[in-house]
Amino acid sequence: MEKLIEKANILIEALPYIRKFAGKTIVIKYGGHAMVDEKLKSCFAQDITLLKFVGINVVIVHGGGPQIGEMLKKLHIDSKFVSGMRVTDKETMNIVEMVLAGSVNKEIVKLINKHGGKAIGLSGKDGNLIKAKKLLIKKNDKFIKTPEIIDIGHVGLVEEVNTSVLENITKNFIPVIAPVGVDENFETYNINADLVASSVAKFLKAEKLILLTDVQGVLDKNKKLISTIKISEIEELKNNGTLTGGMIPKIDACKDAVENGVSKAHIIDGRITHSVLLELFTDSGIGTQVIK
Ligand SMILES: Nc1ncnc2c1ncn2[C@@H]1O[C@H](COP(=O)(O)OP(=O)(O)O)[C@@H](O)[C@H]1O
Ligand SMILES: CC(=O)N[C@@H](CCC(=O)OP(=O)(O)O)C(=O)O
Repeated sequence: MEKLIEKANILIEALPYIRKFAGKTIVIKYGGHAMVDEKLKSCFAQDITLLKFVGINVVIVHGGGPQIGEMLKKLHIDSKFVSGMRVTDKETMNIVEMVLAGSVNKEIVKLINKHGGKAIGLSGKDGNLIKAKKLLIKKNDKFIKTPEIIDIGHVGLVEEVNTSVLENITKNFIPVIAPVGVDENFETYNINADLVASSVAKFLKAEKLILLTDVQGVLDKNKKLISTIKISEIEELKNNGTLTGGMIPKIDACKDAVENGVSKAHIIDGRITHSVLLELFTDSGIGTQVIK
């Protein structure tokens, strides 16, 4: 009997959080590196289904960097990154779209459906969901007066998110979004999934943005977890080399969301079983929170 009461107590502990988040929108980015283990994937799908059943409007944006990398390797196509973004020529764009909007998207949809959720897979092309614009990176070289512009191909930024599509879908379904967008000329763009997630959160005026990745959160130079980052501290963390590679678009995504009406953004460890529930339904949460 005691064990049963303990179970009831655990359920009741979640009550304040369920009350707080029911009816609110939470955008969760499921990173490619957090998608490697079958058990973890299944737990993630269970967490998402549970959130939906307790009345939270949950929206998933997924990545798939490692999965794209694997496919490009099989096809003997070289891939390189500039500022955490994959250089994407036309041929690479085709593969990126095939992997993201095809296999990766459908696998997440299948897993959620298997656990009783009702997921619908979309790319930014469906219902004109993501309007993109081409990304041009400025090369910061202090010896060059006019900054050089680097063109990395079909890499985009989000200009606009068609929220009405998502608002309709979330009434009954869980949208699962692949980070591919189109511009006004219907050119296709590969967009970093963290940036898509933050734009979706910002346009939907979401309560929270949660980014799942393969590290504890943001680590300092001694590899210790930084549990809270204020947006005013981000520039320094970039300049002193604490944040590098894939963490740069991630932190930029959090900053953009928090500056534009999302109350908190979190970078959490997707390698922990039920990490989403632990973040949402416990006092301390896990990982790094980014706040204003
Ligand atoms: N300060 C930092 N703290 C934690 N991770 C960092 C930091 N700076 C760079 N990284 C790197 O960022 C990676 C996460 O970004 P990324 O590989 O793009 O993940 P995902 O596929 O989940 O989006 C980590 O695995 C780590 O190698
Ligand atoms: C422009 C750019 O870099 N796009 C990413 C899109 C996938 C992604 O962001 O996946 P993760 O979240 O798993 O890293 C890429 O091609 O890898």
